Amino acid sequence: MAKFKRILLKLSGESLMGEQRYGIDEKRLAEYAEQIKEVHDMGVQIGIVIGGGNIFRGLSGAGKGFDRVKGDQMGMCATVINSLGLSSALGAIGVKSRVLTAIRMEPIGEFYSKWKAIECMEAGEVVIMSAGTGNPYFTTDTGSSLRGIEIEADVMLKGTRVDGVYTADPEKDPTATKFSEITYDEIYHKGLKVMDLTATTMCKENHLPIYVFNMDVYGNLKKVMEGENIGTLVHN
Ligand SMILES: Nc1ncnc2c1ncn2[C@@H]1O[C@H](COP(=O)(O)OP(=O)(O)O)[C@@H](O)[C@H]1O
Ligand SMILES: O=c1ccn([C@@H]2O[C@H](COP(=O)(O)OP(=O)(O)O)[C@@H](O)[C@H]2O)c(=O)[nH]1
Repeated sequence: MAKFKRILLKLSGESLMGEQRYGIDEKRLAEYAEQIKEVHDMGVQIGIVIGGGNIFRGLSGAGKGFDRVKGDQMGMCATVINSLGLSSALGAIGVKSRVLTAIRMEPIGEFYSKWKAIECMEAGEVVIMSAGTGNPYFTTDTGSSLRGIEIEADVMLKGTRVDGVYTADPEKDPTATKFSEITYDEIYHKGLKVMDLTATTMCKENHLPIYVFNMDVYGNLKKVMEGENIGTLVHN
């Protein structure tokens, strides 16, 4: 039995680069698709939000002279590209999926609505909700918390490249230690940067637990669904 019935899985755009410095690494994409198939086969309803940092980030674009709003729109388009890539990789291994977009762009994807997303998940399709929130000045972490709350997910799984929330950024501070669980307030008070605060606050206010884990280790998504504590649970 899977630990959760319906999940919102946030995948990092940046992780999709794999060993590359830009764009999509097909091997990493295929591994993500295989991991998703494993939990889909367990009967879990799956909603996915993917980032776009492997292609474009509005904030770094603004640092190079891009208009911030246009830069963010480029970032949102990047999430659509990644979503189409994942949908294609899922299709290649026999998993039906549907790309919904927060900005109208048929026929690339259908315009997002909560009802459409739930209907598709209940019919057994993996639903990929692209273009973040559809608005500039937000991130896909916030898009994930928003969609997770809307689709009434049991948990938001933040699949990233570290295995949980640490006392400091583990990629920079080797002495950082990992929390097995932590409250939303502690993240705020300790100034921990694993997820942006808008996303964390939305989850807190709407009682959506977050589970941070390393998605780049093959098999980890299934372990989470089997109840193995390999990451950090963020809750009230
Ligand atoms: N306290 C912390 N605990 C864990 N990770 C942290 C922390 N502070 C910063 N990070 C960094 O946050 C990154 C994950 O956040 P983010 O950049 O949003 O990733 P993603 O691209 O997966 O969405 C990790 O790769 C890690 O280096
Ligand atoms: O609701 C949203 C979601 C994303 N973005 C833009 O899309 C980029 C890519 O998303 P993100 O940086 O969250 O991706 P990740 O860190 O997961 O690769 C962001 O930098 C923003 O520029 C946005 O403007 N609004």
